[in-house]
Amino acid sequence: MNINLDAEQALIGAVLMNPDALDVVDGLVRAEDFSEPVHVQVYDAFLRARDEGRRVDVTLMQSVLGLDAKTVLVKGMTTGEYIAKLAANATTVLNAPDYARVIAEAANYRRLEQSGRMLSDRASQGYSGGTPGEVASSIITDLDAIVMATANKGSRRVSVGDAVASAHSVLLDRMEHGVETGIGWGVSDLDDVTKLYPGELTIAAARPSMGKTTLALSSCLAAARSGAGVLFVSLEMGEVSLGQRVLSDIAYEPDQTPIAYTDIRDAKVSQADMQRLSVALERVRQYPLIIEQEPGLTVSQIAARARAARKPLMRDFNATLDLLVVDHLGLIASGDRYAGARHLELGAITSALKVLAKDMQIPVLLLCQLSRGVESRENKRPQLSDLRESGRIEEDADTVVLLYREAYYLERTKETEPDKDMIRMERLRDCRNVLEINVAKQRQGATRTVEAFVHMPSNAIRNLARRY
Ligand SMILES: Nc1ncnc2c1ncn2[C@@H]1O[C@H](COP(=O)(O)OP(=O)(O)OP(=O)(O)O)[C@@H](O)[C@H]1O
Repeated sequence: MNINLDAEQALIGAVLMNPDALDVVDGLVRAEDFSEPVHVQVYDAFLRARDEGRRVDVTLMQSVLGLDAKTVLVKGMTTGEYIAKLAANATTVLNAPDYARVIAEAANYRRLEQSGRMLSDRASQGYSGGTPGEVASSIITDLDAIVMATANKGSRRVSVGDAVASAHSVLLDRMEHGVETGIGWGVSDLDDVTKLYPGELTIAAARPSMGKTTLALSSCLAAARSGAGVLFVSLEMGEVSLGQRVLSDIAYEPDQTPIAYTDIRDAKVSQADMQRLSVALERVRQYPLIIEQEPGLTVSQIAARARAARKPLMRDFNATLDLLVVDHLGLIASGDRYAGARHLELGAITSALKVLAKDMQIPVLLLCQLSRGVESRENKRPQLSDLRESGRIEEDADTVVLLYREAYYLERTKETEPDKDMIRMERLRDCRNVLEINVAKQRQGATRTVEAFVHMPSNAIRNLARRY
């Protein structure tokens, strides 16, 4: 049986003796990992009390259980007796992480058992259990959630001497083999401030039409051009639309008339431009960039696609998977677990993508559409706080970039007074091709706003300094 009541009692007892134990085991165990329902209830209440700044103690435990000390609670014991037993079994804070790991591991074994039973039940029901594809896909989703929950988990306790020795060996390795610089965005001004680093989750957030897809796709092309293997998961746009944008971007040259992707879509292309597009097509064929286009993928399915993409990248391009891009968070389908509680679901999605980045040691770039609230402000530049209403996006992200195009708003706000409208038109001329990229959060670096050149009709983003 994958149940370890002793470990559960030891951990809860440790928290009762010293509530700091909750912080020590943070991220190692969740309330739902406990097997005993009373423990689930108590541990959940402990966490909520800690987060709300309330006291975590015996009184809280009694009030949660809604029982007086004489009511029989677990295994014939009253609450009072049970609390005394917990205190007797309590482990010290130092041992708490070991017990937390044991509890989480037992929970994951139980989940595996349950998934196996469900697979066997549904498969034996034949078509009434779902098509073979549906049954397989549901089990993949469950198994993936377990992989995510167990990947790279746990803190390591090391002495400062060991930590410095590790840093020194990384330094020696980098002096010999060069620095791991991460994947660039294709805009060197932005690369100077931040890149897409292996093991990290980067969020690019903006209101619609600001250029999220443009930046992401343009960056994927730049990365693939330099030989990095890329998977672009599009939950929104079909492969033909994406292909039109790619062609337009690759064919973009500052000294030539741009070929808008809408013109490619509408077949409004001259013979000379057809030539340019053929050249672009030949070039892009060599790029190790795979586009996965399917609406309604869950985060587990995205993770499974990322793992599966490694094979064709190696086979067809001799490349590894070096970057995963997901367009966009709001379109990632909900799993069953948090049905109806979207903010919890969004939190689960961003933390799962963060775990995926760590587990596969690749950068993950997630696009995120901000809500209308941004537009109710005088200054419509997005801020980090605009992310807060959507789960734990901000906490999970290692880096957040916020995109803003002033031109988008200027194009839509004609002034009634001629003088004012003149000023608006002048300002629009100056900023028509400017994309502001605000690196608003970066765990390991500076925050700053950079400006990039953007030609929205061609999906092209380049350095502004060169003044295309
Ligand atoms: N020919 C054009 N002229 C002017 N603007 C254009 C043109 N073609 C596209 N755009 C602008 O580019 C936007 C699309 O850019 P992009 O897809 O990168 O935005 P996004 O931030 O990803 O938005 P969404 O969340 O709506 O997908 C259009 O909504 C439009 O504002």
